Amino acid sequence: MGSHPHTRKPDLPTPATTAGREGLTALLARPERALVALDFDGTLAEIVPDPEQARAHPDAVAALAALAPRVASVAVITGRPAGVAVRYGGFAGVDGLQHLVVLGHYGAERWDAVSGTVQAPEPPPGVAAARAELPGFLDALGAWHGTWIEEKGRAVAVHTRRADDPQALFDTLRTPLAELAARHGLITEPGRYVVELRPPGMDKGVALASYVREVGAESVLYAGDDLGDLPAFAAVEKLRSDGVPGLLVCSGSTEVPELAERGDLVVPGPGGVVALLAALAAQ
Ligand SMILES: O=P(O)(O)OC[C@H]1O[C@H](O[C@H]2O[C@H](CO)[C@@H](O)[C@H](O)[C@H]2O)[C@H](O)[C@@H](O)[C@@H]1O
Repeated sequence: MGSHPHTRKPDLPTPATTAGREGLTALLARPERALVALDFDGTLAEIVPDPEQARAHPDAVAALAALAPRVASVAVITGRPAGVAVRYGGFAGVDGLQHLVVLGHYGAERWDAVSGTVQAPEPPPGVAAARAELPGFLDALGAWHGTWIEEKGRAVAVHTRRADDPQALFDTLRTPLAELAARHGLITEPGRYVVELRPPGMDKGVALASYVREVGAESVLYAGDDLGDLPAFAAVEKLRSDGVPGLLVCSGSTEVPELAERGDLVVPGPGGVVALLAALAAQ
């Protein structure tokens, strides 16, 4: 018997790995025990030249709102300050997202939809000191032209996407910025044509593993696109080795091939991630 065209569920893609297929099966078998965690830039939002213009994919909020009531929890885990991700994502006050959690600054900050507030520790003094040095530092390297400094509160980021040769400038800056960060008790977080100087002690893997425990999730889906998502990928791999099934989704791009190599499922950018979320909700 053929299904009616208006009731046919969208097809779910098949993960390329056995572990990924087990993760998806577990999620579909007991969605009410599953955690769905997602990165923001490059995963829920298309990459754009100006970081201040990044916004969630037009269908992202609807897909998340359809899925969230059917699973244990949906969380966004991002390098952005939590409040910025909430604003750029349009996540506040959405029917269906009453329990959304946004873990910002790689898990150092937390916004939850229930309270509508951000919990954020004070930035360590090294951030302001490194920020103050940056203009002269970049000038001395001949790298002032083409870079853009993003003020992030708990961190400061140097972007090269708008340079004539973003990759060359990124490569030039990476080591000197790591030295500058170290002098101020900070670490660097390299990303898509960006080097961030931020406090140590937290990453998306720590944030994800801790949130899995908090929720008591029995399966987890994590989707990301960038190097900063690799610790979360590693956390899912560790959970799998501990018996918690997981599915790793790579929001594919030509800029970060490392993620595609580690993902169970590679989808075509934020549009593909949103289609996957919608298909999961429809199941
Ligand atoms: O953890 P994420 O949510 O992926 O955030 C990582 C960084 O994303 C932002 O930069 C990236 O997106 C920009 C807007 O599309 C793009 O212009 C830039 O080249 C990308 O690197 C953000 O600006 C950073 O603060 C985040 O740490």
